[in-house]
Amino acid sequence: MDTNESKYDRKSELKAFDDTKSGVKGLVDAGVSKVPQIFISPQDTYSNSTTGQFIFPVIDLQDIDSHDQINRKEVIEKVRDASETWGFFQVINHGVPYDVLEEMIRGVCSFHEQDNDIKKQWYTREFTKRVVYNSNFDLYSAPATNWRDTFFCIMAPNPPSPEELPPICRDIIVKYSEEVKKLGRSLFELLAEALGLNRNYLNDMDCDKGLSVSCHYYPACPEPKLTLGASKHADDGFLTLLLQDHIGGLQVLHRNHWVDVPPTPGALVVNIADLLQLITNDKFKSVEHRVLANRVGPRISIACFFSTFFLASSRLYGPIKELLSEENPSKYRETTIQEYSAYFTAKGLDGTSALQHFRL
Ligand SMILES: O=C(O)CCC(=O)C(=O)O
Ligand SMILES: [Fe+2]
Repeated sequence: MDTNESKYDRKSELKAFDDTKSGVKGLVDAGVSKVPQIFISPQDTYSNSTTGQFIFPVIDLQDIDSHDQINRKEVIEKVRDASETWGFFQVINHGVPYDVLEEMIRGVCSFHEQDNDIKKQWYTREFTKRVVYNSNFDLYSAPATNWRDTFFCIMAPNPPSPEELPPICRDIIVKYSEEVKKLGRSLFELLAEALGLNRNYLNDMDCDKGLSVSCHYYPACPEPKLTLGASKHADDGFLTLLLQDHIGGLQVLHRNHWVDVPPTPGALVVNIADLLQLITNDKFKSVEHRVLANRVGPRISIACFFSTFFLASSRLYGPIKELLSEENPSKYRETTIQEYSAYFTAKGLDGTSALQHFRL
């Protein structure tokens, strides 16, 4: 049992925080100088890597579609290596225009910084809603509350009608999502080839079909050592594409060390998520990561998740048959995306992997 539980009524504090409908930003605006107890997070046992100990992979996607197939083969090899060893890589020259990235970061910042009475109209915990603003999707289940607020929307298939999106960032969210869909498609092609499958294999499995967008706002924190912007977790879905601003704080767990994912202007971070680890029978790794809280802020990041967890479908996903052999038998039972995601969401970011539940 959490030793803090006896000292304070966590549940009613969570409820009081939720009832403000103004998130962590509301606390900071009100001038809190100490991190309230609900946010206090236990320390983990991994150490930070020292500078230069590991080199975070960066992959240049320039010319992957040119006639020069040698370049594409080299890129595929880098994608394979990074997906097997890090579960994470950064892409540059990915085709999403720089001004679209910048405008998306600005748009998300202005959503969170607009008048609270306007912003509140999107505040909800109803999981059936496709456009949602709140703080901590797992507020009532996670062991520690994270120092961040999030605006979330489902953009594919069947995007919301423009009127459902907040006017302040409507156009750029639509534009950015279109770019991410395109890039996602070509990343799944590279990933399929990196698995030795035909180029369309993962897209034909509908890996690229669903897209949801989480627009995070991490306010400056008065006591950053006591809490986290995001607790250690691996991602739900097949693949995540992350845009982060210049502040930094994202770290990936690599060989038992926390390694900083450097904020590189114009780059996008790609990471393998749980369902891709499951269908590749552990060849590609869905790796744990976290976000540190920071004395400076706000930090803005936008995580785009490829998954169709919001669509009812009985389609079963298990390890891809072509990847299995007598020496490499299936490690997972088949599951629907909905079953997987319901388990992930109910568990919350508690530091453990949801994949274990589906292991044979
Ligand atoms: O904000 C970040 O850098 C990471 C966010 C993240 O890990 C997530 O939304 O799953
Ligand atoms: Fe994540």
